[in-house]
Amino acid sequence: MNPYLEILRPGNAVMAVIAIFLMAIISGKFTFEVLMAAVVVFLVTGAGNSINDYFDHKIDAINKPQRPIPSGRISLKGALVYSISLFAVGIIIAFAINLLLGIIALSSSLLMIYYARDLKTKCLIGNLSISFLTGLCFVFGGIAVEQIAVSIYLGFYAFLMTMAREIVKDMEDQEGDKEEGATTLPIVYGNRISSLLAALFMIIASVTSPILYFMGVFSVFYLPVLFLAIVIFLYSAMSILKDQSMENSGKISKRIKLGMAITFVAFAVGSPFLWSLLVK
Ligand SMILES: CC(C)=CCC/C(C)=C/CC/C(C)=C/CC/C(C)=C/COC[C@H](O)COP(=O)(O)O
Ligand SMILES: CC(C)=CCC/C(C)=C/CC/C(C)=C/CC/C(C)=C/COP(=O)(O)OP(=O)(O)O
Ligand SMILES: [Mg+2]
Repeated sequence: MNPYLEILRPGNAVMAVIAIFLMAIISGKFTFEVLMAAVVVFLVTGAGNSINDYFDHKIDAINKPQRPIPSGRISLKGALVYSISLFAVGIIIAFAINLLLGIIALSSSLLMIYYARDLKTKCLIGNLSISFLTGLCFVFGGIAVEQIAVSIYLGFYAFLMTMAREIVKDMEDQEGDKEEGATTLPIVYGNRISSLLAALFMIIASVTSPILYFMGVFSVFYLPVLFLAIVIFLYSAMSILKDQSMENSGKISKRIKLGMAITFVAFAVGSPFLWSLLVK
C-alpha cells in the first residue's frame, strides 16, 4: 500500500466516515453538507493517525517497525507536514459547512495533536481522549443531519467500547510503552485491574445497548444483528479476564474492532428510514 495512504490507517478513517453515513441513514438526510462532513472526518482522522505515528516513531520502532516512518518509507518531517496539511484542509472544509462543525474539527485536531504528543502516555486520560473523539464522530454527523440526541446515544456507546479497546491495546503495547517511560493503566495498575476495567466497559455497553430499541431509536431488526456483536464483546470480555497476555490482548483488540463493525451493520439494519426505502 502507498505509505501516504497507509499512514492514514484508512480502515480507521473509513470506520469514522461510516459513523457519519450511519447518521445520514438514521436521519434520512443525504445532503452535500453530510458528504463534506464525511470528507472532514476522513481527513482529520487520517491526520490524527499520521501525527500519532510521527510522535510514536520511537515506540513504533519497537512495537510496530513495519509502519511507514520506522520502516523509512516516509521521513519524519514528511509525516509532520503531511499530517498538518490534512488537518488544515479538514478544518477549512468544516468551517465552510458551518461554524459549529468548524470549531469541533479545530478542537478535535488540537486534542489529537495534544494526545499524540503528551496525553497518550498518561494513565487513563489518553484512553478518555481517544474514546471521546471516537464518540464525537457520531455527534459530528448528528450535527450535520440535525439529529443530535440520537448521535449522542450512539457516541456514548462508541465511547464505552473504545475505552475498552484502548485499555486492551495498552495491555498489548506495554513493553514498548515502558521503554518510553509511559504511565498507561497496565503499567501503573497491572494487567489484572486493566482487564477488569476493559471487561466492565464491554459488559456495560453490551448489556445496555438493546435500550436503543426500547427507546424507539431503532426497529426490531436492530436486535438480531446487535446480538451477534454482543456475543463477540462478551466473549472478548471473558477472554481478556482469563488471559491478559500481550498475544491475547492483540487478538481481543482485533475482535472488539470486528464487533464494532457488526454494530455498525446493526445500526444501519435497525434504521427505520432504510426499511422505508425498501418497503416503498
Ligand atoms: C455495544 C455497542 C452499541 C457498541 C458500539 C461500538 C461502536 C459502534 C464503536 C464505533 C467506534 C468508531 C466510530 C470507530 C471509528 C474509528 C476508530 C477505529 C477509532 C478509534 O481508533 C483509535 C485506535 O487506537 C486506533 O488503533 P488501531 O485500530 O489499532 O489502528
Ligand atoms: C470529530 C472529528 C472532526 C473527528 C473525529 C476523529 C476520530 C474518529 C478520532 C478517533 C480517534 C482516532 C482515530 C485518533 C487517531 C490517533 C490514534 C491512532 C490514536 C491511537 O494511537 P496509539 O494509542 O498510539 O495506538 P497505536 O498503537 O494504534 O498507534
Ligand atoms: Mg501509536
